[in-house]
Parts: sequence; structure tokens; C-alpha cells
Amino acid sequence: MGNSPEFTATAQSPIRVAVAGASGYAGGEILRLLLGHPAYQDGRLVVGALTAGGNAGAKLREFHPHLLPLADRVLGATDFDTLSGHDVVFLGLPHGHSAVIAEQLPDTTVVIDCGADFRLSESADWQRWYGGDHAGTWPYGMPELPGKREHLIGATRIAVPGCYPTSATLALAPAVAAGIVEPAVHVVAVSGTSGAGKSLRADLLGSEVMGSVRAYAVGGAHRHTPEIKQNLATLTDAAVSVSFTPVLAPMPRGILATCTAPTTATADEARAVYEKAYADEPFVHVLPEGTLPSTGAVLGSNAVHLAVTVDSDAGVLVVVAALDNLTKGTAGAAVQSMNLALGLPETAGLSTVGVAP
Ligand SMILES: NC(=O)C1=CN([C@@H]2O[C@H](COP(=O)(O)OP(=O)(O)OC[C@H]3O[C@@H](n4cnc5c(N)ncnc54)[C@H](OP(=O)(O)O)[C@@H]3O)[C@@H](O)[C@H]2O)C=CC1
Ligand SMILES: CC(=O)N[C@@H](CCC(=O)OP(=O)(O)O)C(=O)O
Repeated sequence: MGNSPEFTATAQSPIRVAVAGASGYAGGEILRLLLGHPAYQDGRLVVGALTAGGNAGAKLREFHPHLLPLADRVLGATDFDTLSGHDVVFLGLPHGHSAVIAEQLPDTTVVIDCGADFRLSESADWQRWYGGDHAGTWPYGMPELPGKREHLIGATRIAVPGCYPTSATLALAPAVAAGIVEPAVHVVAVSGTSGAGKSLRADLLGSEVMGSVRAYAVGGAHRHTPEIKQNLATLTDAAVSVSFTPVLAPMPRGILATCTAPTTATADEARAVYEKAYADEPFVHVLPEGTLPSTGAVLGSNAVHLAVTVDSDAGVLVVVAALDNLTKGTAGAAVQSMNLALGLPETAGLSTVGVAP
């Protein structure tokens, strides 16, 4: 923390922030949050280089017309020359593109990667699920997971969690850590289409997605499975198994994850565990008994809403989690991590108030 730019940042000598992949969904959402950040508004943080891949040379307004203060910015190339000279560099690039950039940037630059390149600790997991060489493991940008917040304070390399792992981990971590479930968990999570990024894919055409809901990567085939398992395994000595089924829904944003695990606890006991675990967390809210989460209630916010109950006939804990995949699921977690890295208030620039209806 002693080296964090917060200690020297002023409007005369501000924190300079670059966003690589600014034409994409994650990059755009990071910029939306930065524009509302108090340090941006009082001049202690400035938005420097914005970059893209094939769309370098175009203006930001072509991709994000909602980001009016930056609309006329021209996107640069995603390379060292453009990204050097910044205090913070956010990477919103496809998997496999972050390491080559990160290794060229000085160790003192805070590099925050929204991709998966530095999330997994086991090289074998990386090779199995993503292919190619494993770039390494960085501090994991989920402060709510026990033991992670302290590693983010003053960090200069941060791996932002995947969106599904954020919902499943926050939904299951207190129960696994308290030992009130067998860590043999099932997760069925519905996501909006922005989770897939802006890439042109025939299965993401409006006419394929609208008016229809479909599962994909079924049978343990989704690459977020090892990330969820890795997170829960930090909380127990027991062997963890994860069955994860993602579902695509015809909505732009949001994730609703229904997570279950065998338990003998009562609903009141389970709820007490969650209320205690998240009592001091600014973004994770355990809803009152009888209230269920919905994606609409968290859109645009960094909040995670949880409903905790027990299906006593089946003997399973049921936790339903809602979050915005682009906010707490990516860009919000990235900005929350930046705040911790720089010594800024953790919640700065991040709202718990959703956009509804
Ligand atoms: N969308 C989501 O909900 C989440 C996304 N993430 C991760 O964040 C990262 C970005 O995702 P997202 O914003 O959705 O993806 P998008 O497809 O929307 O954006 C990708 C960005 O990367 C740029 N890019 C693509 N190829 C290259 C290249 N070869 N060199 C340099 N830049 C390139 C694109 O520029 P151009 O416009 O020029 O092609 C664009 O700016 C991914 O790693 C993703 O997995 C993580 C959690 C959730
Ligand atoms: C709807 C949809 O397609 N979602 C994406 C999730 C992407 C994401 O959040 O995470 P990564 O950074 O790990 O890619 C998917 O299933 O691959």
C-alpha cells in the first residue's frame, strides 16, 4: 500500500488509467464506472489511452454512444507504446492476449485483467480448459472470498473473476466455509447475451436468441467449472465437486444462478451463516426470508442479491444469486479491485442501486 498512487494523486498529478479492449462490453462498462468515479470527477483520476484490435482508429462513439464524455476519443492499437505511461491498465481482451501486454508493462503499473489468463492456479487446469501455455496466477479480484481482500490491497497484478464463478462462489462460499453442506455442489446459471462479448456468432444472432432459452456446454463442459471448484476448495479440506450448467436467456445483461448442495441444516441455521458471513460486505446482500432475487433488481449495480433457504424434503441447501455480469461479474469487480490496489475507498464509483424496471 505504501507505493499506491493514492498517496500522491492530485488534480495536478492524477492517476492515469488506460483501457485495452475499450470497444468491447467489458471495456465499455469499465469506462462507464470510471466516469462516475469520485476520483475522476474531482480530477485525481484521468482516462488516458483507449485501445481496440481491428477497430483501432475508430471513435469510441461507434461502440459506446452512452459514454458521451469520451465519445470523440480515437481508439489506439493495443500495444506497449499506447499503454505505457499509465498508473493503471485494464485489459478487456479475449483470453490469451493479456500476458504479452502485461509482461511489457512495469511491475509498478497496476494491471487488471478481465480475461481468464491469470485466474487458475493449476497449469494443468489451464491447458485442459483453455489450451496453450499457462501464463501464471495473479491475486484474484474477489475481495469477498476469505483471504483475498488482503492480497488485493496494493497489488499491481489482478485477475478479475469470471462472471459465472462470481455468482456461484458468492452463493456457496459461506456454506462450504462453515461446513454446513457437503461440497458436492450443483449450479444452474442463466446469463444474458452480453456475457458472450461482442463477437459475431451465428448462435448469438437476435433471431436465434430472442424468444428462446437454451442450455449450453452441458455435462461439465464449461471452462468456468474449474474456477468455481478452485474457489470453493480454498474453504474446505474436503474434496469439492462442481456440476455447472449455463443457460443463455434473451436479455442483454444479468445472471441468475441457482446453487444447491446436500445439507442437514435448517433454513434458519443456513440463513444465519450467510448473514454473519456477509454482514460487513458492501455489495453482497442476503435478502429477507421469502424474497427472491431477480436480475432486473441488480442491473447496472455492483450488488449481488442472495436468497438462502433449505429444501428439507430433498435435504439440500438452495441459494439463488443475482448479479449483473458486466458490473459485479466483470467491470465492477475490476474497479473494486482497482480501489483496493490504489488505497481508495473500496466502494468508490460503485453503486448498489440497480436500474429497474
Ligand atoms: N462480457 C462479460 O460478461 C465478461 C467478460 N469477461 C472477459 O473480459 C474480456 C473482454 O470481454 P468482452 O468485453 O465481453 O469481449 P468483447 O468481444 O465485447 O470485446 C473484446 C475487446 O477486445 C478487443 N480485441 C479483440 N481481439 C483483439 C486482438 N487480437 N488484439 C487486441 N484487441 C483485441 C476488441 O476490439 P475490436 O472491437 O477491435 O475487435 C474489443 O475491444 C474477455 O476476456 C472476457 O472473457 C469476463 C467476465 C464477464
Ligand atoms: C453467455 C456467455 O456466453 N457467457 C460466457 C461467459 C464469459 C465470462 O464471463 O467469462 P470469461 O471471462 O471467463 O470468458 C461463456 O459462457 O463463455
